[in-house]
Amino acid sequence: MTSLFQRLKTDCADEWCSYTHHAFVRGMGDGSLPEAAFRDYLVQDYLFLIQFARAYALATYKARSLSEMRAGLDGLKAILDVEMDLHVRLCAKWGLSTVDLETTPEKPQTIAYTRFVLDAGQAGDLLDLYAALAPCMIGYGEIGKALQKHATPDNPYAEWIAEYASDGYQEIMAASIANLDALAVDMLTENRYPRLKHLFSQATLLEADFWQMGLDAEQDEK
Ligand SMILES: Cc1ncc(C[n+]2csc(CCO)c2C)c(N)n1
Repeated sequence: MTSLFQRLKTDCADEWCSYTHHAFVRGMGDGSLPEAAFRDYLVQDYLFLIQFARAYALATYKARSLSEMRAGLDGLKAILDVEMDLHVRLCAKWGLSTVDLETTPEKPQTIAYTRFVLDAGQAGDLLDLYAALAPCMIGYGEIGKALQKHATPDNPYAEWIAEYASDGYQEIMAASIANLDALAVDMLTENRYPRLKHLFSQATLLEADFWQMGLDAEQDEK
């Protein structure tokens, strides 16, 4: 059986490309991304991660078995216990304090993306939720790996790139693909596919909008 993830990615190839090859991503790769754009992205990503933790709490709630509950809980703990600390430390290196992070409001693109994913899970079941979460978990691994091939050590975004290209994150990415594909074996019927494709495509476009938000913020500062 073909992988559900591969099928979604193939069927949403244009959207996937607009996300993984966005100008923001290319700018990180060659180091030309304006620092103000990256700072704006970092703050919004902190707010994004809080909502993504809620999405994994929802996956735990929507689980049908203890093993599915544990998978949801692992995602929640990965964000709360690991990802958040890493993120706050990276923000500090870029001059962003916890006060900055906690007092900045969510931008419309952050709200649009995170609430879309939460609604996909609330209105649907576990497969709907993981289809909406897949672009986020898998796309960053692909982007990290692709950028690392050409990044030089003096690239200002080297730490971000190294994080997502790391063996640790590549394992999380592989586990996300395996989790989605395993759920599909159990839950996917052909009549469900159009809805899953819609969720995946929409989440992918909202990722591209999230990058664009960073670029636009830099323009607004001028
Ligand atoms: C806009 C945006 N999309 C995807 C990720 C990647 N990501 C989302 S949740 C998570 C934690 C996994 O343990 C990671 C790495 C991000 N940070 N920001």
